[in-house]
Amino acid sequence: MSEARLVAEDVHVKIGDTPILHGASMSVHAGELLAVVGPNGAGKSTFSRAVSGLQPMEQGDVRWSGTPLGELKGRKIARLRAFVPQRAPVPAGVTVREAVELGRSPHIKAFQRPTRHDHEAVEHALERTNTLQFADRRLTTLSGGELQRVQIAVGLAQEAPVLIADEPTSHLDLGATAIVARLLRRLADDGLSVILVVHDLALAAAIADTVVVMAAGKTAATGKPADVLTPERLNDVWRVDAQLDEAGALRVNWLGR
Ligand SMILES: Nc1ncnc2c1ncn2[C@@H]1O[C@H](COP(=O)(O)OP(=O)(O)OP(=O)(O)O)[C@@H](O)[C@H]1O
Repeated sequence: MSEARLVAEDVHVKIGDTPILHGASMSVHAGELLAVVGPNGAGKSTFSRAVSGLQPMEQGDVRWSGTPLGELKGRKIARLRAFVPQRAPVPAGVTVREAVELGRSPHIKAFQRPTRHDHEAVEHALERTNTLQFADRRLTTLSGGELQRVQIAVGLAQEAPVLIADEPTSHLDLGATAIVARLLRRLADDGLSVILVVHDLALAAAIADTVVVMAAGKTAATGKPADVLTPERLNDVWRVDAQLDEAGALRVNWLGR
């Protein structure tokens, strides 16, 4: 396999005096879609923010393409990973194209004009996310699904080899969820490394190469969806009677009868 673009080992995070993460690990390679799953409060967002350099760590070894996270400040880390947050701000008056142009800021020096390549990167990000059609509309006029694709476009314009998306489908209907899921899978197939924090286990099982299960601040398991999302683990971690069937669909005994 190619060299890992991200290796995070034994990450510990405290917020105030409260231990939030105590032993979380993951790695991602080129073209890999990795889903981070786990119950509410398991530490998925904190972990994705910590490896991204957005949340201080107590302890842990995080390397981006071999370089320790501590040596990657500002533009350097922004060129290695794009982070699409769960709730990105939606400033009034800003158009889709202007928002996506902001994704280029790690590449544009102060007082420098955007280059032809900067414009091309913005157009390419708009095309890949199928948002070019409303590029001149204001963010505030978009539906939830459209807005989520724009947030991914902002990340893509950054042209980082790893895209981390925290719950990009959490407020979307089934159709919009499928559009985002296919988009993320296509991006990984084209060589991007995608780390997706997600609650929907059926979705994770369908599109991810690798699933990382987090429980109570630790990574409890890592592997292929079918190997990791076993009935025993679904019961241990989520307390549900459920299983992935042979077609990869998640069957849940909702009423526990
Ligand atoms: N700023 C903070 N101050 C105190 N506790 C926090 C803070 N941020 C997160 N936590 C706690 O850390 C734990 C992990 O939170 P985190 O958001 O990482 O979990 P998660 O797995 O992403 O949860 P969810 O699926 O509900 O989004 C939770 O118990 C949360 O309350």
